[in-house]
Amino acid sequence: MDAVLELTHVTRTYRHGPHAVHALRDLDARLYAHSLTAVTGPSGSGKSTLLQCAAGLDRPTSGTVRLAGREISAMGERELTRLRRARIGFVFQSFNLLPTLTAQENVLLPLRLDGRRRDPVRARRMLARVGLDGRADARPGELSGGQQQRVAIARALITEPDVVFADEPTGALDQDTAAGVLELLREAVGEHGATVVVVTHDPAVAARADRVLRLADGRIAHDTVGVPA
Ligand SMILES: Nc1ncnc2c1ncn2[C@@H]1O[C@H](COP(=O)(O)OP(=O)(O)OP(=O)(O)O)[C@@H](O)[C@H]1O
Repeated sequence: MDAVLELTHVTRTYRHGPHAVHALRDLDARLYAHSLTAVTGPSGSGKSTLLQCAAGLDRPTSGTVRLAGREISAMGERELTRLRRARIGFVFQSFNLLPTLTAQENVLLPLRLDGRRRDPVRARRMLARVGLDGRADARPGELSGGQQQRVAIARALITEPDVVFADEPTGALDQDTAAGVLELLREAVGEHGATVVVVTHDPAVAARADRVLRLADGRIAHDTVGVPA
C-alpha cells in the first residue's frame, strides 16, 4: 500500500542567533489511508512542528514531505495553498471558526475558498452528521465549545480531504464531549478512508488511535500499532 503521507529524513531547525533548536531530527514516517494516528510526547518534543511540516504550513530545513504522492516540501506557495484547500482538513484546539459567520457558512468556507459550489444542502447534511441539525444558523458565540468543535469538524470534512490534521482537538473539551469529537474523527476514517493525524496530550485519544507515534526530542521514540477499543 502506498503511504498517503511520507516524511523522509525530515529535520527542522530553528535558529536563534548563534543557537539552534532542533525541533525535528532526521524523522521518517509513513502514514496510510484508513487510519487514525495519534502523535504524543512531552511538551517541546516536536509534535506541532511535525504537524506543521506534514501539512505544508512549515517547511523542513532538510528532508522531504510527500502528500498523496506529491512532494509538498518542494512546492511553491500558490500550489501548496491549492493542494491544502483541496486535500487537507484542519481541526484546532481553539476551533478557529469565523465569529461573524453562521455554522453553515463556516462549514461552507473551504468550498468557497477552493472555488467549488457552495451547496447548503450538503452543509446541512454535514452538520446533521455531527449532531447539529437545527443549529445551522447559529453563530459560534451561541454554541458551546463541544458544538463549536463539531462545526469545525464538519468544516474540515466537507471537502472529503485525504488527510485531516487535528492539533489538540479535544484540549478545550470535557471528557464526554471529547469522546464524541474523537468518534467523529474515527468516522472520517471509517467512511471516507481518510488519513487522520491527531496531535494530543490526551491518553484517551491515544487509546482510540490505530497507531501512536510518541516523539521525544524531535525523533520518534515509539511507534505503536494500537487496537482501538
Ligand atoms: N517558531 C519557532 N521558533 C523557534 N523555535 C520554535 C518554533 N516553534 C517551535 N520551536 C521550538 O521547537 C521545539 C519543538 O516545538 P513544538 O511546538 O513542535 O513542540 P510540541 O511537542 O508541539 O510542544 P507542546 O506540547 O508544548 O505544544 C521546541 O523547543 C520549541 O521551542
